[in-house]
Amino acid sequence: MKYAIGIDYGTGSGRIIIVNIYTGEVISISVVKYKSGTIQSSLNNQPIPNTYALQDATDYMDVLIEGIPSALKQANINKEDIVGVGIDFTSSTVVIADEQLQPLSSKENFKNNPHAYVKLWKHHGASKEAEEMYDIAKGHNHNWLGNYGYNVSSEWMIPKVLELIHQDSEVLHETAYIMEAGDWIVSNLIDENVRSNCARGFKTFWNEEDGFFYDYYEKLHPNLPNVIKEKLEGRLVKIGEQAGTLTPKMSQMLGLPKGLPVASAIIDAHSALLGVGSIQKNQLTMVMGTSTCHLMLHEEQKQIHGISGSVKDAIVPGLYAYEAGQSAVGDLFEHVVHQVPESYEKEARERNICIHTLLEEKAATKRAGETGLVALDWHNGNRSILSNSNLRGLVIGQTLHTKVEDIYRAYMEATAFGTKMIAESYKDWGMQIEEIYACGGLPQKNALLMQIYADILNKPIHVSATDYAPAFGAAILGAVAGKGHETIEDGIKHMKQALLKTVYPIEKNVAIYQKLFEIYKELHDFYGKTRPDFMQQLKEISE
Ligand SMILES: Nc1ncnc2c1ncn2[C@@H]1O[C@H](COP(=O)(O)OP(=O)(O)O)[C@@H](O)[C@H]1O
Ligand SMILES: O=C(CO)[C@@H](O)[C@@H](O)COP(=O)(O)O
Repeated sequence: MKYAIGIDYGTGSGRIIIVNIYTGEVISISVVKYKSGTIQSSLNNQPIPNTYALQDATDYMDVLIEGIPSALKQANINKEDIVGVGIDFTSSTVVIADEQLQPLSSKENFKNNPHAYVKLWKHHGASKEAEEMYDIAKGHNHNWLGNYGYNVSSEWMIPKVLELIHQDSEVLHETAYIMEAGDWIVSNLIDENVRSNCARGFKTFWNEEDGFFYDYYEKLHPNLPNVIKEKLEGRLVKIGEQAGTLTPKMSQMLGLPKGLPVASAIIDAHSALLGVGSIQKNQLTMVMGTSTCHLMLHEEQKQIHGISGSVKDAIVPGLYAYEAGQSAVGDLFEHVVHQVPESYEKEARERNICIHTLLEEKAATKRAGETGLVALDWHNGNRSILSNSNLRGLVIGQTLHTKVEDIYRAYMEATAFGTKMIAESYKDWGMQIEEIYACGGLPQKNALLMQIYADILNKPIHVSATDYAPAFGAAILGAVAGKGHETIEDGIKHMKQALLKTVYPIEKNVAIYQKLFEIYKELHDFYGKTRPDFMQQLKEISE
């Protein structure tokens, strides 16, 4: 029997699975929550801007140190039968490290410095840098901005590097490596500075043909080209390739075979397509968790307004991977969970169910449209199709009878309307959507959510049976890196996970939601295009 390990680093935790590479059977699962979670509002009791979202990279190492021995113990297999390990990570989640790959935040003199910590993918401290980059990119003689959906997101790598250059020269001076967190994990495992084409292509202004866009970087800041050359370069390893092998120190620390092959890191949402097996063009895959990513594959590169980017070979060699997204989905539902009355908490405790399930149950008692609400799901900005992290949420139609579950339902509907906007942009630019898949940690947990998506998108939604689609994708890459399978396609054939169900649209709901979508689009265009300054002003007044 042969096995592979997949390690999925999400926003709140790391998930480790050991998988039979011939059957896709999960032998064991280990989940390790990040001890410091996401550091927001304050760091060690010192206030930090509300736009900051930081993490502590030592938590990522704990996932390996605690999670792998636990998964091996549960699996009770001969570890010599493990052929390889793959890692997927949220992105662009940026680690600041020294020559020994130690995170600067772990050093005594930097432990209270926010710029020494990981800038999580949803960190919006670099919005001014992103705006400046967009203005310069618009005027630059190039055509690559179209490959990024004609936008620059503050969630990407280069705005976060510029923020560091602008804000903290001392941290920058002590920094040897600025890395995607997935690359940082792989580089630690093999003790070499390697960089994956996946995150590099989507989150940094780079493509394999031209390399880094140094002529553009020079216009942004005189120091930026050198910072890129000195701190972001590294041996490129493409998706499907082996990055290297486990060092003796790591194999001893983790209890894994010496010289175990390690795959190049992949972005978490992109890895999910491998775990689900949705790698045909005309398939839209929604990877739904804290955020949602909307991914497609195509043999051509099209410049599609409002998506986050398109990169060749980023998921399946030979195909362009396309990504769009929404920065707050599970996070938005969690936001309501924290606002329920004590009576709801009491009821959930007594029934031993989570608040999400209680809210879903209460929200499901109403028919489509009965709340009388329409919301904008922009509580953490709008990633696609407006790419504006200064935008804010909105609910219209509230009355004195509006309940918290009505708001919960309105947000579920709003995230579906936002997905419809993305799907329409894909279709407007030549990407036909014939099938829709849903995976990630959300779809299996909330039946009402998936029915709302089927009704609003007016398409059947194929729901993956596993909560761990990204981890399965990482395991497939680990199996390929370790020659357990010759190609990614072979790995998918043997290891992809089954579907749980297909959710079909309900005709009467489709008609009601089409009316509500017209209102959503009016609100979207007014607050997102005609007067985005309203929400910008509210943000500035609040700071
Ligand atoms: N039953 C549920 N309904 C709606 N959202 C949920 C439910 N259970 C958990 N969530 C949300 O799912 C998100 C976690 O998604 P998951 O995919 O597990 O993690 P990650 O985003 O770290 O990969 C959290 O934001 C949480 O609020
Ligand atoms: O931005 C990307 C992918 O490009 C994701 O890593 C990011 O949205 C976070 O994903 P999760 O919601 O934590 O799974």
